[in-house]
Amino acid sequence: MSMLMAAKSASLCCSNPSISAKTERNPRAVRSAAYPTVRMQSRVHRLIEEQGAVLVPGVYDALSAAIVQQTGFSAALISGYALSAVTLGKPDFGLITPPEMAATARAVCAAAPKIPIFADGDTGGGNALNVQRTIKDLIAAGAAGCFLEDQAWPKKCGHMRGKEVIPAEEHAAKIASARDAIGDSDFFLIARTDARALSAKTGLSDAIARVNLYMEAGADASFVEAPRDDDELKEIGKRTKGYRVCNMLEGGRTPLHTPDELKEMGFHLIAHPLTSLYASTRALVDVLKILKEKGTTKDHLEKMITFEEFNRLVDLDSWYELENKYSNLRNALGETKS
Ligand SMILES: C[C@@](O)(CC(=O)O)C(=O)O
Ligand SMILES: [Mg+2]
Repeated sequence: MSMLMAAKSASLCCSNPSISAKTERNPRAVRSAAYPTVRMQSRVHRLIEEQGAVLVPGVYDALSAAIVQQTGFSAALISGYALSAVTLGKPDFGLITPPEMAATARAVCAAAPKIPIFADGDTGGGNALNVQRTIKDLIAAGAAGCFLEDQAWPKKCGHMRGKEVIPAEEHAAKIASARDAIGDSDFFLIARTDARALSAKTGLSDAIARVNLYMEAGADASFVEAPRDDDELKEIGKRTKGYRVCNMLEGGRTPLHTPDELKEMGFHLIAHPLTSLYASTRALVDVLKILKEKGTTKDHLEKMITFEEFNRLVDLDSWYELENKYSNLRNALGETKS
């Protein structure tokens, strides 16, 4: 039985009347039978409702996440591109695995506990079954949501050439499977398509049709990767369902805009996945060049954070307080013993 036929028969035996009505109207719908009609509002839903458009910088480890939180952002995303760069020193070419992303999510969520953290789920690690493990691992790590994209494995960064996508129905089934894995958890599911890149002529309309199908399958938001100009951004804002993600990747295919401009075009989550990575890499390249050339940094200290600033960033004082607390306790216990 084809995926589409299976989806049709699943919709026919669906016990929820409002879901059945919807799927009968749209025979391509592949919404899972376990997908409730009224879903719990997640942290991310509430944030979007409060702010209209949420600016979401990329992070790649605990320190970058702590800096994003301390700077006052209200959400962050763990970029797969950046994780591949900092973990392996390699490009975003499908080299990072879901367990590596989940382990990073655990460290990032612990370092920035006050803000919701999105993880880059890439393709979900395989088929609809692999997706369930990936989603459950991210939820257990404390992530507030993730992207799941329809690229064929091994995937590439959405702004690189040479991408391929899996059939739309197959990805829709993966989205339905992710929704089942989420259950009642506070987790926001973003369905991404990379289909825009596949055809100059029909790429945009194919991408729009794909994300609309993924929304029917149970995603909370859609993400058309790498639109090429403002007309395409506006078209996506008008013709796609639900909340929308816009990816502001410096040097990528999409023109850069402010959150207000993108809100006006219909977007709700404004990702800046590589700003932190590119900025820290720029800083490293520049200061290490100086150190190599001059053998010292003594005339270039302004290129670095100071010892005091850094210690404040990692809250060194609180560690001295803890150290004191337990050494005082140890001393007090020693005194009562003698
Ligand atoms: C957002 C992204 O997936 C990059 C991309 O493919 O556009 C990331 O990994 O940061
Ligand atoms: Mg990615």
